[in-house]
Amino acid sequence: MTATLLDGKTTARTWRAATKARVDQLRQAAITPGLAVVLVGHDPASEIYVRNKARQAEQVGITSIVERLPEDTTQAAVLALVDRLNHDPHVDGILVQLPLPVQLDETAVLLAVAPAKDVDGFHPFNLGQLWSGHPDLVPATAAGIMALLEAYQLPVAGKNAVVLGRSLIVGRPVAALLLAADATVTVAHSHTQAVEKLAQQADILIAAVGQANFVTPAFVKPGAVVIDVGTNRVAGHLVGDVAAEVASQAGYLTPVPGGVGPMTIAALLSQTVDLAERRQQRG
Ligand SMILES: NC(=O)C1=CN([C@@H]2O[C@H](COP(=O)(O)OP(=O)(O)OC[C@H]3O[C@@H](n4cnc5c(N)ncnc54)[C@H](OP(=O)(O)O)[C@@H]3O)[C@@H](O)[C@H]2O)C=CC1
Ligand SMILES: Nc1nc(=O)c2c([nH]1)NC[C@@H]1CN(c3ccc(C(=O)N[C@@H](CCC(=O)O)C(=O)O)cc3)C=[N+]21
Repeated sequence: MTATLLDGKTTARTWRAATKARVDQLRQAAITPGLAVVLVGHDPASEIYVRNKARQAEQVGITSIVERLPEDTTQAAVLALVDRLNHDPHVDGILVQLPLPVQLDETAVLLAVAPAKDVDGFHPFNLGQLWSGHPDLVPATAAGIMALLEAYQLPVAGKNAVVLGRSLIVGRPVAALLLAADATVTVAHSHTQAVEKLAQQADILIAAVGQANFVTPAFVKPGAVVIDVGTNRVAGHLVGDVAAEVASQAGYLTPVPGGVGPMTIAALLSQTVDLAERRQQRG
């Protein structure tokens, strides 16, 4: 048996087409959705993301601006930029690429983004909404994963979900959305004991650790849904966190590339348009 691949590339393309139709509607009302991306320094995963995002935003008709700041930027300079974007009427969504360089206070920067423009859902207000069971603006990777499960009509309610990783970007928000969808959720991290045995309980296993080949067949219950979020560069190639041999054991598996990555971008673009539609409704 070999796993059915969950084709994020094709699913994201369909989603982007729906988003483009909404943008076309907005443009008839003279509104162009605007996305501002703040990139400080040169994190390689962020570079891939920013490049793909800018191209795809353009394809659906969203104006995207990338604000690049040097690695040694001060906290005050980042806050000044965020403040300007908060007040720019053409900017619907603001996304600060993570991780930020060490001299910057990530929590303070994310707190400075206006909650109503927080398209990546990292402001404590939006995180509170998410964890209280009322998700509104949610981190794009988590939203993309849920949309992929839905596109393949994979049931979540009542399933055991194990999330490997507890970062703000992936692990925590995907755990919250799975919980909101009535899965029984366990979150593992670097202090977790016997992580293999825990992962074997999963009907849905989310790998967001950031280590190539972390998930071996010993982690996977036969037939499980395995979502590989990892984006690791190994000898110039992009690989996930899931070892190739898992394909013969899982029921469903996301490829890397072509799985979660494109869905993340499609989710971000869709949420940007959500915000532009709110701008239209405010008049
Ligand atoms: N495709 C996409 O759209 C996206 C892909 N990514 C990729 O996903 C991966 C994860 O990203 P991100 O969440 O930002 O990474 P982080 O490095 O922020 O988080 C990694 C998490 O893995 C946990 N971890 C480390 N070792 C173990 C272990 N032995 N068992 C269980 N958990 C462990 C860490 O635990 P602890 O908290 O204790 O340190 C941490 O919570 C990266 O490869 C990244 O590039 C990220 C965002 C989007
Ligand atoms: N505030 C913030 N939000 C994020 O969501 C965020 C971030 N910071 N920092 C960096 C990580 C990384 N990330 C990726 C998104 C898409 C691809 C992606 O498009 N991947 C393609 C790769 C295609 C190629 O090879 O170029 C794929 O998997 O098919 C990759 C990585 C989002 N992140």
